[in-house]
Amino acid sequence: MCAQQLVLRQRMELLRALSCGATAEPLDCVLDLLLSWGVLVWEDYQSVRGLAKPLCSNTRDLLDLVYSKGEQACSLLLAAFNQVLPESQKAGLCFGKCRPVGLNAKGTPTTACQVLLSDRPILVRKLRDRLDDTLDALLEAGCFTSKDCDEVLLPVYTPSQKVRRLLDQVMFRGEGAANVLLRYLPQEDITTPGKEEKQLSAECLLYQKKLRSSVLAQAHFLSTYGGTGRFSLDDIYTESLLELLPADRATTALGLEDVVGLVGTLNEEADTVLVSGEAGTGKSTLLQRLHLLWARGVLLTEILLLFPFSCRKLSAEKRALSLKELLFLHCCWPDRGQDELFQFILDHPHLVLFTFDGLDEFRKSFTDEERHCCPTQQAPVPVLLFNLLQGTLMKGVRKVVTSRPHAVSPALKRYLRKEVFVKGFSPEGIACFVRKHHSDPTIANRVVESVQANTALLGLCHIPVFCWIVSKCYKELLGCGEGSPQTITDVYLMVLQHFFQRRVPQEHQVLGKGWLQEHLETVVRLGRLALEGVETSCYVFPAAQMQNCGITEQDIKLGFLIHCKDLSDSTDCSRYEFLHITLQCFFAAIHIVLNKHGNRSVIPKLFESQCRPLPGLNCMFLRQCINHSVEDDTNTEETPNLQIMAKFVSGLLSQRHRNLLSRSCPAVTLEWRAKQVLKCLSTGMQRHFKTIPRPVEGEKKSMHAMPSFVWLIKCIYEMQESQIAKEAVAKLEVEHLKLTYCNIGPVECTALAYVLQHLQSPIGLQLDCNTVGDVGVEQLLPCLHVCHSLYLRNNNISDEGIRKLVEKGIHCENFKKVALFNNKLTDECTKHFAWLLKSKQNFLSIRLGNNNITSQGATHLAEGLGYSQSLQYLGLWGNKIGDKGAETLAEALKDSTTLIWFSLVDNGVGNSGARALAKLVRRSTTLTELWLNQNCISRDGVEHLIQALEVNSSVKDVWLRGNNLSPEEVEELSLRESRLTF
Ligand SMILES: Nc1ncnc2c1ncn2[C@@H]1O[C@H](COP(=O)(O)OP(=O)(O)OP(=O)(O)O)[C@@H](O)[C@H]1O
Repeated sequence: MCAQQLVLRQRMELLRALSCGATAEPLDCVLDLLLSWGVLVWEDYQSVRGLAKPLCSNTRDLLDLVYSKGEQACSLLLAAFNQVLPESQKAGLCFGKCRPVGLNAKGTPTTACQVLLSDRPILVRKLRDRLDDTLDALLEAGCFTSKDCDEVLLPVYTPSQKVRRLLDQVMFRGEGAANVLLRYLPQEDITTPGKEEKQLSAECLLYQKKLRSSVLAQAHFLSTYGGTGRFSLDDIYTESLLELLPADRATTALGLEDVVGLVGTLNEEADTVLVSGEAGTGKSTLLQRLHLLWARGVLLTEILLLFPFSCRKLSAEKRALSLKELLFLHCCWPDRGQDELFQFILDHPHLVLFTFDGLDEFRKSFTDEERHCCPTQQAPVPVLLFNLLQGTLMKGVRKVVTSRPHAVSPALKRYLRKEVFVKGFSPEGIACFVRKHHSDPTIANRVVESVQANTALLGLCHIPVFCWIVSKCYKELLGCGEGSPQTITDVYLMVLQHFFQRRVPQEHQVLGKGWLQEHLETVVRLGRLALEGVETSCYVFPAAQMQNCGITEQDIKLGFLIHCKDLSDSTDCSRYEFLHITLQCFFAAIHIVLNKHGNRSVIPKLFESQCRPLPGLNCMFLRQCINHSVEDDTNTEETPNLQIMAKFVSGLLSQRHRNLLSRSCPAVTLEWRAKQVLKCLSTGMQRHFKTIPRPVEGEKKSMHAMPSFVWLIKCIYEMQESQIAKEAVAKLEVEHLKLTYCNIGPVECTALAYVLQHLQSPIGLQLDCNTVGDVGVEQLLPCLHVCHSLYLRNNNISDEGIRKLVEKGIHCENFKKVALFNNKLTDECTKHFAWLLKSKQNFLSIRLGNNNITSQGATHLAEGLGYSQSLQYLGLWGNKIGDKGAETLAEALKDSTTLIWFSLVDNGVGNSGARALAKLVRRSTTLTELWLNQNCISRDGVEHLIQALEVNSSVKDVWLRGNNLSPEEVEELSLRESRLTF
């Protein structure tokens, strides 16, 4: 069907897609692209967007206008929709085949205003972070007045809308203003496509084409689908949650384009962006998506050449290479004009992007000790890689590197431009992924329901690799009823069973109870290969190594191993890798557990190396397990894969899997190994407890968990024996357990609650700055009865999480304090807190700072406050309570005989709010601190507070910094009342 027909047929859907949300952002993004591709001219844009019309009539005008411009315009319109709409909105829409590749129908821009149009999408992105500075530059040049600036900065606009207003104003002012704006921007930030393309010689263009097509071919399928061709990345890709590190509340939803974009830049001098995330959270897949979209010319359009590298493959490169050889040998060989091409790359670093996937899989740890800056001189690959990342070699080329967090050393952090953390799927993302995976909606619904019914599994499915396994093994999942997976070992045993099941002749249908025993030889062979790989940080296996481990054709056919993907010739048939590295760890763990001739000290050493990483202690000890010589070229860092392996070892040796395994290994051996694991876990925990310092007088006894604490807890969880969990914390005597910045997500919450619920006496559990989310909150509920305080600042929690927390919390006698600063809470959550305050007369502290609570929320909260006879601390800093809300709260609290501390900092409170609060001060006999900084209280409000303080003796401090008072007023008022702090 032609594009014009597609636009016509899908008019309703297209209209809805741009007008259904509350925001005009999607429409504006489509307009930006159409302007930049020359489909719309400036006048068209004004006629569509200029007048204040409802969103749907703007969109209708756009559809009419483009339709009238003919086939090419319509096909670009569809391409723009395809680029702008989120995956969830694309279902059912057809976008035709047009792929705009850096095109501008009008050719090279010749004026500054034309550049503003052709570069509009990039400018919108880039100027978002430097809006204030840009306005200053325009102000200074006399192109803008301060009134113009204020209009651009009106708070009703989103940052992108502000930039668009700025660009529109500059366009109105003409060439002069446009030139100032472009002069102000660093040159590499603006791509003037005509200019770059003119510089690209025929050789370069040919090479770009070849590179694009090989990247496209390689990025088309996901390797976990084993090249079955069942799903292309387009079919299955589901957006994961991304976060800037350190977390930045101002930046909410981060998109793929922001990975390389300016947002979140910490170090302007550095060129390397780190994408970090735990195993299987989707780092490689995200990079693959980036590659695919670049190759199609829909993302990173300013990048002319993108060179993707796999650290796994680079590890295998033993030759010394020059940079030129590295690029051309490992990515794409130029058929001609190599020198000219390489010179172009050297001359235009800002048009080039290198990506390095899986730095944690690189055999050497990052170091900045050896300098190498000559692009033509040969050097060992680690030297090239580390110097590229530092920017010593090819400064200015942008680099994106993915890695698990533990493998990122402080030395590397110094060279990072920014860090983006991949958190995995949201709950909606899980459902979306499952639906993409199953074309039959009935099956998809059953899988989604069964995942949602099992909260432990739901927690696991936030990690895409588990979500993939669960979707793939849906028959096993749906068939296991009550016994559905709880642990990651359960999930991986399920995948094992699934792959063997595929080999069972149809007439037998299901595997017997002894399925593992039946396939033992295969499992042992694969296990040996896997373990050899882990011990040498080797994840790609040449034929010789496979032969050495006795891997047969039949073993390969099972599907756990796949051909290695290679950029230069899409598959390399001589080398294999496991479907996913976590599967390799699983096989390695099986080998350790089942190996009849294994060395007795392997398990203690495996755990010891993770509990107490000592310099020089690495995975070499594993060699004793398989006992043969390997090249001495290992990653000497402690590797997170060992931790994953140890978790599987714990899970496999748990009582619940004993029956399955005892058919393949003598029961006494399993028993003995399980005891070894238990001993290691118990010693590991004791060692942590020993690190707890004695409390200083007046302070609580608290423990800040070391990174391996969470891992130990997860190993205990894998064992699924409550007695073990009980014993593990029997001797833990702390009042406060601190687990801030520990990457605690839903999976970790499940394990923590499983163990901590057995604590003898209540603790304060501090989980600030993690990724707990609503599902994590639900996972924590089993241990809520032993928490007197729960600190969940900065954890992406919404009202729904609070509903569940409160529902359980009102029945927990010990639970008395909650801190939820910086989450996603709205007025809705205050209804739940009101209920908590009504139902629980020993609740002491609620802190809800930096959320989205308005005067409406204050009204709900007030209902509960009126009943509370216990609340001492109420923190609402950084919300939008306003005067009305302050009045309501003050009224509700006026009879409180328990309130000690109250904060309404930065809440838009003015004089009438202050007057109401003064009444509260007048009556209260318990309040000691009132925090009112950063509001808009002026002299009149303060007078009321002073008068109230005259009759109050309990209040020690009223904080009033940053209000509407002149320095003279501040001086005078502080002399009158010393308890006021300005
Ligand atoms: N965004 C996504 N959409 C669809 N599937 C995904 C996505 N992310 C990950 N997956 C699935 O999870 C699997 C594992 O993801 P991936 O290999 O990208 O994780 P990773 O973070 O790179 O893992 P590791 O650190 O262990 O190498 C993928 O092969 C794919 O099946």
